[in-house]
Amino acid sequence: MDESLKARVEDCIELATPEGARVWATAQGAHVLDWVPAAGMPGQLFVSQASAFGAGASIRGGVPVIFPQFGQFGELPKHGFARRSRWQLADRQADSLRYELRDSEDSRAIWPHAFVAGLTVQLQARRLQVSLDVTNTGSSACQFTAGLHSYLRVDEIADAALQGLGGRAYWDATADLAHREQPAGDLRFAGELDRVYPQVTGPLTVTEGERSIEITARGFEDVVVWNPGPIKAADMTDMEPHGHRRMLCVEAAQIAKPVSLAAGESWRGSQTLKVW
Ligand SMILES: O=P(O)(O)OC[C@H]1O[C@@H](O)[C@H](O)[C@@H](O)[C@@H]1O
Repeated sequence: MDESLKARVEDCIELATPEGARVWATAQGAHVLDWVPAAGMPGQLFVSQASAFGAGASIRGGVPVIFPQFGQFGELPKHGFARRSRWQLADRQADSLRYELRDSEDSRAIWPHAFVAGLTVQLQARRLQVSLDVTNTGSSACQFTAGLHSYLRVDEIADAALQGLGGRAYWDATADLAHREQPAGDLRFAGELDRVYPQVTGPLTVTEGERSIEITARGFEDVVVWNPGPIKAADMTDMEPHGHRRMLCVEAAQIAKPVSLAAGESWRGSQTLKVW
């Protein structure tokens, strides 16, 4: 991870494996900041140089945790409150860590439910798994949508392709969620793209030249693919100049069918990134 960015993150934790895989995370948002799959490889996640990192900030890059509302699918602030909240470090091992977030007066003021959420990071050689679990600790049912909003680093978005979504139905978030179908073949990027693909099974792969990264999800049924394109990116105060060219969000999400938890029930979803 870029040293100048690391220096701006107050409580940056680094995990490392003997093979030289490394991951960095912070309790602000239970946020994974960057991931190096093996010694000598570059970081695989994008973090904007213009991002804020302090208390209350939503970090522009890495893996924002989206809970208990994805985007504007509901009345809560966009993408919920988890990404702006300070989580507690609950466990730390050589190759894994876990943050937890519990309901508070502030959270209950906008989402009246008791919960414990956990964000677990597991690092292996060439593989990173990020998992979100939620337990309803209250006495009545709750419903939520959620996601792991991963910003994958690319060198040039115009050279990147996403495989695995050809022929699938999607909701176009740049056109009032119009229902459309993607043609067969790879997805390529030229300008703004913002899509929800409901019910995706099977792995996705982002390729760019010789590089490829495989993305699989468990528990999360939907996938969101997002790049703001040059015009929206220029309007984002926390996006570095031309930052949209260096990122592609492939997000594991649960949107189309919100999760319903009876009192005491739990749910878990994970996203795994893998390189060769
Ligand atoms: O700027 P934010 O709140 O981090 O959201 C970023 C993007 O997140 C994506 O998940 C959404 O599909 C986009 O519509 C949204 O613009």
